[in-house]
This record gives sequence, C-alpha cells and structure tokens, in this order.
Amino acid sequence: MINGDPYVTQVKHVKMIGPRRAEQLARLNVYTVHDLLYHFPREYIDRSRLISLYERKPGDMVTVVGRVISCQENRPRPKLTVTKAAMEGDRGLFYAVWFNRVHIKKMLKPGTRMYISGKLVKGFGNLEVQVHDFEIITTGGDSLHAGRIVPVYPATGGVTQRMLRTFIHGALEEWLQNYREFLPRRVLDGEDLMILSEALKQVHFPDSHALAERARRRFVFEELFLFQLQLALLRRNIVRVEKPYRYRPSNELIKKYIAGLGFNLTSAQRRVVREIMEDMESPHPMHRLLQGDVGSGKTVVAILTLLKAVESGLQGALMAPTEVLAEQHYLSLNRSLAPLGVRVALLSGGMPVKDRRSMLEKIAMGELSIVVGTQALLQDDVVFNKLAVVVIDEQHRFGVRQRGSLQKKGVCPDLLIMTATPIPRTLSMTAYGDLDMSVIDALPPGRQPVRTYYVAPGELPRVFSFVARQVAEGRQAYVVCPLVEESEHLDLQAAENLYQKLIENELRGYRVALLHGRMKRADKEQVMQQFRSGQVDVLVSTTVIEVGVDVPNASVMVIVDADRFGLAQLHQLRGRVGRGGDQAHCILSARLRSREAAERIKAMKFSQDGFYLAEKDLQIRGPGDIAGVRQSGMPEFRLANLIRDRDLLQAARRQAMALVNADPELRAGEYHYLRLALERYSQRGGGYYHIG
Ligand SMILES: Nc1ncnc2c1ncn2[C@@H]1O[C@H](COP(=O)(O)OP(=O)(O)OP(=O)(O)O)[C@@H](O)[C@H]1O
Repeated sequence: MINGDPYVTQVKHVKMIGPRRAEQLARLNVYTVHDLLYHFPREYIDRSRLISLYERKPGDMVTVVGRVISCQENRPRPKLTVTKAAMEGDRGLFYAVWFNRVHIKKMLKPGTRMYISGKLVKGFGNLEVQVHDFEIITTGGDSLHAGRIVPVYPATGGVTQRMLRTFIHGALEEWLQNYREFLPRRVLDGEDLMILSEALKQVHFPDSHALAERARRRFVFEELFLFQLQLALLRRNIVRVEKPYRYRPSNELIKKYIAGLGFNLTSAQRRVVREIMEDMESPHPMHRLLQGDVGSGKTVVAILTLLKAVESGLQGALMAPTEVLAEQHYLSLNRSLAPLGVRVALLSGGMPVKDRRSMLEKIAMGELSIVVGTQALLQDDVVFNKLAVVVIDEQHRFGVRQRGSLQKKGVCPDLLIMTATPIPRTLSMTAYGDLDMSVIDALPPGRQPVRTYYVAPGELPRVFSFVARQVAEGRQAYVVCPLVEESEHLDLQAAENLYQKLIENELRGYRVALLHGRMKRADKEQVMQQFRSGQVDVLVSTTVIEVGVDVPNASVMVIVDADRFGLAQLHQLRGRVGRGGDQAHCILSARLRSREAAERIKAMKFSQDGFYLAEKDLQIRGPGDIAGVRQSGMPEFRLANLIRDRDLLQAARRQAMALVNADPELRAGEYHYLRLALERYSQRGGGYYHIG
C-alpha cells in the first residue's frame, strides 16, 4: 500500500510507468492512478484453457499459441491482401491468415511467438485460423496474459495490451488498499452489488466470465447512481429555495391573449397550463419539463408562462439553442404580444456593441418584459431587473450544466424546459430526473394525419407536378434539401440547383423562394414573412426550417435525400405540415442505400406519433450506437448504455431518490465517502449532455 490519493496521484508514479509512458497514456485520457484503474476492458479473451486445435471443429472460435515459421503476402484481387503465416503449434503445423492487414507481415518475423484468436477453418487438409485478434508474446512472466481470462483494453499506438495489463496489475497491487467503498451498505445489499475493491480486481482480471459481468454491473450502477444522485440533489436545492417574487393573482393579460387566439385551448393544454400556474404560484421555484409532440401547441403554453410574469410587473426570458431559433421565437412572440403592449426583445450574438449595451440597460431597468436569446443570456453582463421565469426551448442541446449554471448565477427563477422531440418515456427520467413533467398528449382538434409516401429520386418530377396542383388549389409547400455538414457550400449548391430547375420546369409561373442558412438575417426574415403571409407558394430550403416554423396553410412537405436525415429530424420536418385543417402530404425521396435508411422511411410511413418514432429510432440505431444516443439528447456515460442497462437505471434512480429523501444533505457519517465520490464526479463533469 502506498500513501496518497489515487484520484490525484499522477500515473507516472505507478511502478514501471515513467513520464514517457504517461504521455502515451494521456492519449487514452488516463492521467491519474484512478483513471488507470477505471480504464475498463472493452472485452475479454478466454485463455484459461488452451485447447489443442486438433480437438476443435471447423467454425469454432479458438485461441492458440504458435511460433512463426514463415510468412507470405498475396494479392489475389486488387482490393484483397492475404497474409498467411505458417506456425508451429503444440502438435504440429497450422496456418494463421489475415485479410487486408497490409502492415502485418513486418510483425511476423520467424521465431515470433504469439497468441492467436480466431475462427478455425479447414483449408486443403491444413488447419487454418482466420485471425480476429493476436498478441505477440515477449519474454517475462506470462501469468497476466495467459492461463486465464485476459482483458482487452481500448488502446492506442505505442501502448500495447501487454503494457496496459502490466500497468494496471501493478496499480492494483499498490493502490487497491486506498479505495474505500462509497456506495452505502443498504444500496449494495439491495441491488446485490459487488463491493468496490473486489469489483476492481474482477473487472480487470476476472476469475470467471460471470464475475467479470458482476463487476461490470457494479460500475454501471455506480455511474448511473452518481448521475441520479446529482439530479436528486439539484432538485432538492430548488425545493428548499424561497422565491424572491410572487405573482399577482390577476390574469387580465393572459385572458386577453387567449381571447385573441382564435381557438380554444385543448384540454391537454389547459391541464398543462394549470400545472405550470400552480408551480408558479407556489413559494418554491418551478422546475418543470414540458414535452409535446410536433404541432401540439407548446408555444402557446410557453407564452402563457411568460405572460404570467409580465402580468405581475416581472420579467421573463426565453432561451433557444441556436440564433436562428431564437430569432424565430422572437418574431412569433413579438407578433402576438406587441398588440397587447408587451415589450419583447431579441438579444442576439451579432448585435453591434452599442445596441447591445443599450439593450442591456433596458433589461436592467426592467423596461423590457421578455428577452429572447441563446445561452448568451446566461452571460455575466446580462442582469435582469426582476427575472421571474425562464423558458428554455431545449431541443436537446442544453443540459444539466446549464440548469445548474442558472442556479449558480444566484437567480432561482421559475424554470420551464420545453423539448420538441419527444424522448422515449423510459429514458426521459435519466436526463430529466430532477424535473417535474408535463406532457401535452393530444393534438389540437381537426388535425388529419399527414399522408406519407416514399418515392425513388427518379419520380421527383411527378412529385413536383403534384406540388404544382396543390399550389393551384391555394395550398403552400416546402421542399427541403439536406444539410451536408462537411460542406455548407455544396449544400447551398444543391438547394440552388433544385430551385433553378423548379422555376424553369414544374413550378414555372408559381411564386417560389429560396431560403438557406447563409442568407442575411433580414433577407431570411423577409422570405419567411412572405411565405407566412402567402406571397410565396413554395419554399425551397435547407434545413433552417426544421424547427419552430408554423404556417398552417402549408400542406405539402417534400424531403429530398431523406435518407440523410435521422428519424427525429424527419418527424420534425413533417410536423411543419398538417398544422391546419387541410389534408397534408409528406413525400420522402431517397435512395435506400442502407437497411437503417429503409427502416426509417418505413417507420415514418407507419406512424405519426413522436414518442413511438423516438423509441423506434433508438431501436434502429441499436444499443451500440453512441452517437445515436448522443443525438437523442441523452447524457453520455463511460460504461452505462441507456438501452441495455435500463433496469439498472431504474434501480439507480430509485436508490438515489430514497437516499436524498431520507438524508437530503447526505450528512450521516456513513456517507462521507459517497459525498467525496459525488464531488469528484461532478468536478469531472460526469454525465452531462453533449452540447452543440
Ligand atoms: N388549442 C389549439 N387549437 C387549434 N390550434 C392550435 C391550438 N394550439 C395551438 N394551435 C396551433 O397549432 C399550431 C402548432 O402550435 P405550436 O407552434 O405551438 O406547436 P409546437 O408544439 O410548438 O410545435 P413544434 O414543436 O412543431 O414547433 C399553431 O399554428 C398554433 O397556432
């Protein structure tokens, strides 16, 4: 045992790791002893019993030891390189074969001893192993690398598996004693979890596959538990605070606004508004998530929430994830609130310094009632006079950190978070476990399902003729081209070409406009304004219209290259039509190059329910798709996988809530190490959302 704290001790102090190795390990994000011990294997190879090749059948996965006798590289076809090594095994000759590993031959010098894992095949009477994985045996003790279940780590150039095993083994020997169990006894027992020191041993050098799995389970739980505990504590902080402002009971402004809407609120909207108003009238800050499918009428609810503050002489802020969205919100708020005498402002990033300064002054004086902007609203120089409520249109871009930073700013306003893309019910509690939940679960009356079709790109001319007929009947249409991220330029080109083609052919004589992200703000606004007021029939656009656009007379959505969009995005886009009473159509044109693309289109044709599609999206992507989880807005974890580990997630949440309910400060002596672990976890920014 060594004195010191594994969380802060640099990894170069572990035996056999010097400064040079430490630099290489840094590339694996391993800086401290703790990082090293929490560098978990990505898989294991079973070398506990090396069974002779002669006792195995073709098709079996095998692991054997062999010594290279000779090696040959062939290129039977232009894109195929076959490297074949003759090897001496325990009872004679066999061949090891690599496909398309062009540099492998250099490593296979005669005399080299290695472990080989792969598939056994019979080739012309010889035994042959198609290699999946191999490891060169160097001199020295082999007990870590053979005769056992052996860990395989995420590695990087220069750091080999054998080195990692040796380093980690050394670190375990020296440092394991320094690890204190921090999960409370009750939790360990209740969830039948392996204790920390045992789990650290078993996760790296397991005595059996079952024990490796139990160890993994403990670390997954640990990660989810700390995350949930963080949320539970965030929530507890909110509940304890008393708001500095109270709202007046009068609702004149709200009534006026509702009277001017031209429709009645749906019962789902009314219920949600009631939930929000009750929160706002309570002495503690609101902390609520508003979920609702596309077109379900969230904007109205957001406006009512902000008006409640204005009504009482207080201020409200609306935060959007991007400038474009902030602009759109600003325009729509201003349109409906200016007539009521409510002063709304847009605080945008690109403002001239002078304008910004004067706007900040007005915000500080309380002359502006509602301020719309991006997360720039959180900057230090933005000081409100009486900020009572913040509505965050989240769109999956903000996260726990932002919620925390509002609190840190010393303000504890009422908080309403809106998400436009429904989150699968089973997952929403992970990311939003600290929030109360309101769901608008019904669409306004009179909406008809959008008819959804798939066409091959060759059929597009026919589709545009259909668009022309609809326009002739007085409807409006969107034509969307995908955003090619690598090249904004190409993207623009595609939209421009299509626009030219349409005005010369199928849509000649109609009023067609082009909209893209590179246009000046004023020009964009003008085009949108024209489309909204019906002066433009067809809007050809890149994805700038994805969210927030609301033109009820638009009834056709054509999406070109629909295979480039994710399911959530397609659903968002389709949600731009079918917002009025007319029958709406959505036409998806794509080349179906992959199974996933085909499945997405199928799901779109099958369902209009955002919650269903969100679940489906995760299914199609599969649990291994980290990027998919990221896009869905979920926090990222090191080990836990929110789909595979759903049960553990629920357990972690239950335990975290119970703990905070029983001891809201985690004051009891037995929680000393838990408090420490939690502190470290949040310092590392554990389990936050991907921002951007
Ligand atoms: N109760 C209602 N009855 C009829 N129409 C409504 C009702 N509530 C909202 N609408 C209208 O439905 C359309 C969609 O509403 P809104 O823009 O608020 O949806 P949203 O939930 O914000 O959708 P998205 O996430 O797609 O932007 C708007 O044209 C709005 O005026």
